[in-house]
Amino acid sequence: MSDDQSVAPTPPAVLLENITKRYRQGNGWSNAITRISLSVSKGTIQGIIGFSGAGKTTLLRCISRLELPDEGRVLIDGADLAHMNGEELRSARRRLGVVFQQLHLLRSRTVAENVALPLELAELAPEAIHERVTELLAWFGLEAKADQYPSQLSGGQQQRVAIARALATKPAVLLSDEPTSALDPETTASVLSLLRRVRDELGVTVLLITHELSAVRAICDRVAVLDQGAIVEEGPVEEVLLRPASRTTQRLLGRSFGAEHLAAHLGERDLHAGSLFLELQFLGQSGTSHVLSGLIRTFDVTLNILRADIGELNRSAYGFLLVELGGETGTLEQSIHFLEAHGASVTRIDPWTEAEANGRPA
Ligand SMILES: Nc1ncnc2c1ncn2[C@@H]1O[C@H](COP(=O)(O)OP(=O)(O)OP(=O)(O)O)[C@@H](O)[C@H]1O
Repeated sequence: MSDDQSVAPTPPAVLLENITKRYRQGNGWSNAITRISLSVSKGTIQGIIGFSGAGKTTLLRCISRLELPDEGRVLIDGADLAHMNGEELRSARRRLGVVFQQLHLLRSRTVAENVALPLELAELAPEAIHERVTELLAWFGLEAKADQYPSQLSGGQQQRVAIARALATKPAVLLSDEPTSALDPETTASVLSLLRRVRDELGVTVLLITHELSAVRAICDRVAVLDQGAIVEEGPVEEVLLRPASRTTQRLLGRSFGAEHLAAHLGERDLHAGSLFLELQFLGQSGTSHVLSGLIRTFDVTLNILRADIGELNRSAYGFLLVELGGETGTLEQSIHFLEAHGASVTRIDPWTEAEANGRPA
């Protein structure tokens, strides 16, 4: 076999090419989404995040072909559903499992019967349906609930049934709309880890549509930030959340601590002439609190933490802090070196001039 034999590239699991969708508004038209392009590789957990009204639902409806975009193409696993009809469309649609925010579980059907529904619609033989439903209920830990009705289940269990049903036809892609919005923190964590298992163990590509940053941070590999119907930022979660380039992402992160906000936050307080305001970000091994306690042990500085967000980012330790550091200019300079040497990414914020500059004090 020759070395230069080229292998045909596998198509992305989801490819959105310049999608625009307009709705009638009054006498005119208004764009709900505008020229959205996104390529999601197989096996990725892709987050799509945005505030209310950003266009998330419209995008979901276009991807799942509940709506046809006015412009652009949607390819699922290489197939363009827009030009398909009848059996061809039904069969292509089975490549995409969708869990809507409202779940749409049928109240008059048991858990097992709900999970069986897509298989009945696909006209599988009763034995094959029984076998697949049994397999799914076992995988999702729902065996004991097989004969119960949705109303007898908790929110987290209902979410699991909806995901199991969406995966009944073995789709390549799972589209999950706000899977955790009505759940308590513990149930949220279990639903998110279930979605991760779906990707890890079943190899399904997951598109997670949400307005909750914590969900993106917990399981997504990449994230697209949607604002006013357009993608304003897209990339690996670590990059986008640690170095947000757009105002929207900064607002989602609750970091509208531009200089302006910081000045408002500090109010009339008598500011130290020798104070520095720093945004610190840590990712990976470095324990944030260890680094900070090391800093005040090593240098003659005062540290005032104005804001802290410490947790996990896609299984890595992560910390974001806004701090006020007080001391002599030379010591502050050394302190920034110390923080950077211990893995912090440091951004200086100047609340007086409203100028933000990266790195050391001027
Ligand atoms: N059927 C429709 N007719 C007219 N306008 C619509 C329709 N659906 C959505 N829109 C408009 O499109 C824009 C995007 O709405 P969309 O529901 O997609 O946002 P969203 O991010 O899902 O918001 P939410 O999180 O509140 O559901 C909004 O301005 C909305 O008013």
